[in-house]
Amino acid sequence: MSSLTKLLQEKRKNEVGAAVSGAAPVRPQMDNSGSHSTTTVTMVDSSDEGEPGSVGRSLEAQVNFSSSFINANSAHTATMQESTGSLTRDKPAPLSIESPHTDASTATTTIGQSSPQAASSSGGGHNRNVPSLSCSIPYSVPNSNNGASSSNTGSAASSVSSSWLEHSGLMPHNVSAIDSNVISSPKVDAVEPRFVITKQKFQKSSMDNAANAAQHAAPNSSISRSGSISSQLGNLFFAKQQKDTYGSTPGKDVTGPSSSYHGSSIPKPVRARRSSLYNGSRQPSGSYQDSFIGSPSSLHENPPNQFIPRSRHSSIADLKRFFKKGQSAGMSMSPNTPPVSAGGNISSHASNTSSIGPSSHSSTNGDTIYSSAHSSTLPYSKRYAKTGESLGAGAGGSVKLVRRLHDNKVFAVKEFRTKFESESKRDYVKKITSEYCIGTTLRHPNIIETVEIVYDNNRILQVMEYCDYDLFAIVMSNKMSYEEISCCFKQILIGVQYLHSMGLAHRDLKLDNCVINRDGIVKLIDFGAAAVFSYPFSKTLVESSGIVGSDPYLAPEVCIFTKYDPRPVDVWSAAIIFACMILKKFPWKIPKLKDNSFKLFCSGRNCDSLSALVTRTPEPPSYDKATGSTPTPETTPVPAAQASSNNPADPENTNIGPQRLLHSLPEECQSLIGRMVDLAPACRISIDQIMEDPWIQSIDACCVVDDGVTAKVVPGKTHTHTQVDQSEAHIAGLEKKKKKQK
Ligand SMILES: Nc1ncnc2c1ncn2[C@@H]1O[C@H](COP(=O)(O)OP(=O)(O)OP(=O)(O)O)[C@@H](O)[C@H]1O
Repeated sequence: MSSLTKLLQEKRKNEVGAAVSGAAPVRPQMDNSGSHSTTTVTMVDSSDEGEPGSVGRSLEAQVNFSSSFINANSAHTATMQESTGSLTRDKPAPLSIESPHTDASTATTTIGQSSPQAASSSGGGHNRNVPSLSCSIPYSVPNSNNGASSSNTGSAASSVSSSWLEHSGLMPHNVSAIDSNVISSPKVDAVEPRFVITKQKFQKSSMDNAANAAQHAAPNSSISRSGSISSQLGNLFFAKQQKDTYGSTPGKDVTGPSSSYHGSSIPKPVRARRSSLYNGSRQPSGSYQDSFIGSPSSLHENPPNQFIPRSRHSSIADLKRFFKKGQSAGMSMSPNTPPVSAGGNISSHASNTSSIGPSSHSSTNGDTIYSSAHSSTLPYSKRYAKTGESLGAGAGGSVKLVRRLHDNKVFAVKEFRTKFESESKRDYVKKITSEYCIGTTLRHPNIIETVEIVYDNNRILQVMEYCDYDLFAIVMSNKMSYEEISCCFKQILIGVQYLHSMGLAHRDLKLDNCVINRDGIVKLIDFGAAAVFSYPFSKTLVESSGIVGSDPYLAPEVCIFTKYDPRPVDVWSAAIIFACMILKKFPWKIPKLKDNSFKLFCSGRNCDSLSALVTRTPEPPSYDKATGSTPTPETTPVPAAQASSNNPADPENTNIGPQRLLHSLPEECQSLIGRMVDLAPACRISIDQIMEDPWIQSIDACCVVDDGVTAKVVPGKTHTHTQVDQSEAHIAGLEKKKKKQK
């Protein structure tokens, strides 16, 4: 047992006092004041103790987060084991992952053909104040060749060819089986007019940006379509185009390679590849990193489907030049922020950047690449002081605390990691560019704000607003009330809804990637794995590819298919976050059948094949109308052929099927969470539908009200937010403490 676990146990002993009861479902209970409630917690998979693949056991052994949770809840385990009796008795017949088709080659085609257009899942009215670019794209059936992913026509066969479908009857060897080499880029038959860059278009774009900049006083006012991430990527591209196509700015470096992009061409979508940096120990092959206290590290691949200009000169210097071009073209990188002022660093350096490169003085002395505020002429090192405190580190870099000298305000600074030797320069630049674009584009109270991006001493630094706590640390404190959990969950969902409305999916939602400030406002961080799924004015879904994310939060389709719609993936991960907050443990280690907990969750559905479950498509709308009910995993009928299954549904048995997870959650949220963890992504509830759910609407969440001039926090009335000591408020602090105690 880790010392951290011991510590938490001790803490818990002090705090909890009486042991919580056994297998009964968790119910929120009002305390005396009537304003706060406590939540009792039940083990989901206590019956797995001792079984291979058991989440409880494996997490106990390998994941500190869960081991503490499991230990903290061990009393329930015993109770539950007794009350449920023999574990083997409840065990269903093994679930296979057979292809619905006996021949793999035909399976590919048939699945594509037989997957009807995912119809109504994202429909419905959207009375939201953010424009929805994506709501009209129905959730897609992975690898289907349907209209939703028409741009990918022709790619489905190759997508599936190396998937588990070939291994009829076998477990999905997802890591090795999904050979990213066969993933084909979306086929582009003709250049859409929106990609054709004319001088007029560019000038209009510049003017639009200037107009947007002028309106920056209302950062959270309605977000125009041109403010979408994709549009911003386009702006960057425009900026680059401008430079390359129309000649260099006078006085600027002209040594860069001449453009390979011409007005009529579009940047070729970068072929999805598993970045070498994440290949090794971070593969989701079941191995957890003992050394990492947090949730398993992300498996970031470069967002494969972003139309980021392919860098032909991929060094840091060139990246910088790339950024500078955008600025030198007089374009703000963000629609709601002003271009760096004339007195700002960019301009001041722009005048003497005849040699831009890591070795040049001007480029290594705190250049501001982007700033959301009026920039100072002083270099970064003269404006910020290091505090030495580390907040966390991961695949993308390390995050530290700094203090702004002129007002003593504290910020979090992410220093992007340097390029790994094994990593191609292109991959590296792509990753940084992606985070940069996203960081400078998104504006929402539930998304971390990027204050500036600086190039300093050959490092790229992202200065962000600082939030006092990681949600992970707060959950670890074991002090969260049910209302507080619900508030955090709703805020996460609002953040996700905003992202999706911008045509962007996060793809690495987890507790560690949610931070929370002292006012109880939750913010999503770490866009290193984010992917664009929709471009402005396009109803074409851009599928994502690659195993990206963190094992316990991964949606099953990510481990199964080479291409998938990233929106339902975010929805799934958000549900796992909620389950973790309630249960204080992961429901399973990884969503693969080799994980017994996940296997039991997939069982009891009148179906013997995971492939049939995952490729299920929504019932025709008339079904819902006729029954007047909302389909849930339990109520969704299975094909007649599956009626005589070895895994019959048994709603009474809380050890198998969706109820395995759901019965441990408060009753009011079971239906929604069930729809969020629908095994079939095409049937999974969309974020817009989630926001219309009565339970979600009833949650009293803290929020920020922005009248265009000032932003005011409106706290929830039913709860307060847990605050923990700063020494254990962040992942780095927890790690440090753990090491000290060893
Ligand atoms: N703005 C912030 N305020 C407070 N803490 C932060 C902030 N940004 C990051 N952190 C802390 O730093 C940690 C690492 O940040 P981030 O996830 O961006 O890095 P990463 O290298 O991409 O990590 P990962 O491997 O999980 O993807 C976070 O888990 C969080 O603890």
